[in-house]
Amino acid sequence: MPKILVIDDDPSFNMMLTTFLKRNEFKVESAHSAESGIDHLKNHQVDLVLTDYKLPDQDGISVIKKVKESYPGTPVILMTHYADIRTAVKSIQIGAFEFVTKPVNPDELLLLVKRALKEKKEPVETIKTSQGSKKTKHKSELDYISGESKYAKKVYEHASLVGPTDMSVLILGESGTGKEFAAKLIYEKSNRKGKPFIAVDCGALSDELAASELFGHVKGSFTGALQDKTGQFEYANGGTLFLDEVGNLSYEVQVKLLRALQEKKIRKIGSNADINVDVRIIAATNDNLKEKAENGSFRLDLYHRLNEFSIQLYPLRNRGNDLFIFAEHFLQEANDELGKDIEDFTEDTKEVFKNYPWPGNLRELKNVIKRAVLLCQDNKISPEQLPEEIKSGVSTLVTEQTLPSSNGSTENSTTPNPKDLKQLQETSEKETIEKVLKETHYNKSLAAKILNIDRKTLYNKIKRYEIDA
Ligand SMILES: Nc1ncnc2c1ncn2[C@@H]1O[C@H](COP(=O)(O)OP(=O)(O)OP(=O)(O)O)[C@@H](O)[C@H]1O
Repeated sequence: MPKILVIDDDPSFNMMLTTFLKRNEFKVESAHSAESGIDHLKNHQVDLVLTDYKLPDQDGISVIKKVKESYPGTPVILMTHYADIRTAVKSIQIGAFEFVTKPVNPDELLLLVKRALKEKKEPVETIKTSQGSKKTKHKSELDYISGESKYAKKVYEHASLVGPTDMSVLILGESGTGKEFAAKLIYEKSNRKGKPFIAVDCGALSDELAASELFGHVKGSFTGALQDKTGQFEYANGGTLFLDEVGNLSYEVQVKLLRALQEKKIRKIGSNADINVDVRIIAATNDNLKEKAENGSFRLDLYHRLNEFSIQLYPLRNRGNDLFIFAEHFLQEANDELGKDIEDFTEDTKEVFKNYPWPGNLRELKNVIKRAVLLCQDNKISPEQLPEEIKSGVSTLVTEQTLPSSNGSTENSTTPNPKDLKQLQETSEKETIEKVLKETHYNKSLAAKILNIDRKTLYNKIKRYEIDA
């Protein structure tokens, strides 16, 4: 049973929250000041910390700092009455998982707690193909679907060719096109199979934490580095390190990464000793990294070092019939997971699928199908079980292409219409995203947290609204 520490000096709120969480099958400990909370952590293993911002001795920001320095794997959620953007930005910058504003909505908090605990378990995934547990073994048996399009065949062929070499590979593709899956395929085809496969989401690491996460640190190297930390490079020694969203790394970390790749040596923060590492790097990005390297916002030498071989993944909307091969696969996966036995999709559903542009690619398709399987009471999935935006994806296309205006001509869909709720909503969404991006100095991970959407959704929206980010 996961253990949560609640730090809040308001006794009745603390008790109410504790009771609520206990009723939802969590083990809960409570503390009423920052100091007693931190003391508690010294002697008790805790899976998640929920802390108030305004505490009698210190504020929630210093609690987050202390937890992140000493127990970096423990997620912290900040609860605050003071929903000003600076506190939110600060809390996320120093590593809070999320912040919530008081009064807290119990259902929302519960979802957040579950998400934090889930991500805590899976921030970094290690595949062991040796005699692992069933779960570990299953993960190593990559259920990779190739597809039939010429793009899909090329990706599979290239992954199979580059796999057994030790070349660095850069995987390019929109969000959700299967970059991590392709990285695992390369790993499975390599001589390093059976050694660690470590995935690090560089987009989720703050600048301060990235170097320590990748290379480790020694005790005392910065305020609050209370114990030595092993970095992911060392954990991946002998195996493969997958750096997702590599374009997000700061210049300083890029320098260290380049050294690690060229000299096969790393140095923990605060240490003078080199550690020899033998790590194969597979990196991925949905940025235009080449352009970033050419205009100086990503180191050109590092770009070339990462890009010894590149694999381009194509958007689902360009992959023709692959869409249905994946739909079939995700249907079976969802059936297994949810204990259902849905046989197929109706023809109408297939038509909707065909017409929707799938900006979130395979991930979006997988989620849509899982939801539909859950809702479906029949033996075939019909359009009623699909979210509105998927269905309206079709109607938008129809409107753009065929709706006649009052004078009989085909109306230009980009003409603003003050009565078009969808258009108004989109304009306001675009403006909010632009504002938050500006406020966070275009830190997309942070902006996504503040906007309460995941990073991938933010990337999709930036692309869709053509926001300069
Ligand atoms: N070839 C494949 N066969 C089966 N399932 C796949 C394949 N590729 C991707 N998927 C599924 O699609 C989902 C998205 O894949 P993945 O996480 O690899 O995408 P990504 O491009 O790395 O996404 P992001 O850019 O958001 O990091 C995963 O849940 C995975 O299960």
